[in-house]
Amino acid sequence: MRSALVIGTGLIGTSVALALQARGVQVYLEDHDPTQARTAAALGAGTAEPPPGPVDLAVVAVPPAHVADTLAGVLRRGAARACIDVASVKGGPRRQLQELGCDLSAYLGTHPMAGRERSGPLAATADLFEGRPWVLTPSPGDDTEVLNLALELVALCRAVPVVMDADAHDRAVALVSHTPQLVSSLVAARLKDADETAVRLCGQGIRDVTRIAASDPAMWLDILSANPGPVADILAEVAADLDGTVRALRGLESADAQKRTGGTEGIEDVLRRGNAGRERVPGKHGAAPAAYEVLAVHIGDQPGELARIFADAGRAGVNIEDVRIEHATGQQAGFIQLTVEPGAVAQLTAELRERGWSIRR
Ligand SMILES: NC(=O)c1ccc[n+]([C@@H]2O[C@H](COP(=O)([O-])OP(=O)(O)OC[C@H]3O[C@@H](n4cnc5c(N)ncnc54)[C@H](O)[C@@H]3O)[C@@H](O)[C@H]2O)c1
Ligand SMILES: O=C(O)C(=O)C[C@]1(C(=O)O)C=C[C@@H](O)C=C1
Repeated sequence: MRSALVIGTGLIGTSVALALQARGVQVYLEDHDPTQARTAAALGAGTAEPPPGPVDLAVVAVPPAHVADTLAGVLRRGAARACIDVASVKGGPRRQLQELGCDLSAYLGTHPMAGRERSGPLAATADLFEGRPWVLTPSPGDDTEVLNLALELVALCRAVPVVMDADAHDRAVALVSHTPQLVSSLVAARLKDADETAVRLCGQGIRDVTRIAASDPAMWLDILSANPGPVADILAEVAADLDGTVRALRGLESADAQKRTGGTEGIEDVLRRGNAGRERVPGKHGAAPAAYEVLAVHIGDQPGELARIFADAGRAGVNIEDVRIEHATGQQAGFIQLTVEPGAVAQLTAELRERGWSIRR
């Protein structure tokens, strides 16, 4: 692939453009808000000038409600040899394009399973898609060249291609993305009018559960409007679980020993099913979940601390598999949680202690 046109230079479009540009593809940037395209260009994602002729691949990265119209425009003006979208829902855009009477032979619906709770080009990163699944939803009779260009894009973004039927995709993301977004919002919504004395106690647990509650409501309204049935089906199952959990908790409050036993069993069942579900979440690069260990190191909230600890871990010859920062409430400090192979824990602990780091196990 030599050239690409990215339409919609927000978080996802600019991240794609940065990855392509870094791998030698000439990227043209277009957005209905020219400031967004200029910002993306200033970040090194390509040029905000229009392409001189048809590009190899057009990537439509606009909000779901505008995907079909934008794609129809690209297909009609013959702006590219192949055209994909990256919207979080897949059944709707294809059906809308059919209704618009478009020739879909140059089109393929895709969805990268990577994102952030922030929007716009300034939140974009070239490595956003590395190791993440990127769903492709080809239909029988699709042009192989279009599929190959989409696969090349996925490879250039260092993502992992997953081929799925569009409606099966929409049911799957209802479970793993759309319902979790709503559940996160519902938990965070309890904090809106909560007493300050309670909010002040927020620890890592609620931060983990509510990170995505900071997402853009307009974007999510679009996504959920395009997939309401499958999400409602799963949320109804969650609601039934919630009813059962409330009954179990009421049982635990009861003076009746039998009800308390029933309550204990009910709560234990929820927690154990949660453990079992969590164990199924794939690990790094889509591999089977790995058994890593976490080393929590006390770290000051000041310039250079992260660079220093990563350099010290590097000197110990230890690969950091994942990293998370636990910020202490009301202090200029916190804990950095370094996820490493179990066999590396002893060496990393010794090395870091020798260099003056304080470790919590
Ligand atoms: N945010 C995520 O985590 C995520 C992950 C995967 C896929 N997606 C999908 O990617 C797409 C873009 O999401 P985002 O998070 O980058 O949003 P964003 O708000 O960061 O960016 C969207 C951009 O599209 C532009 N735009 C809107 N309407 C347009 C139009 N008609 N023509 C041209 N430009 C237009 C906006 O000005 C904005 O710059 C959506 O379809 C979304 O479902 C999002
Ligand atoms: O990590 C996040 O912030 C996301 O919300 C990313 C996430 C997801 O649910 O995994 C959100 C919506 C997209 O369609 C794809 C990815």
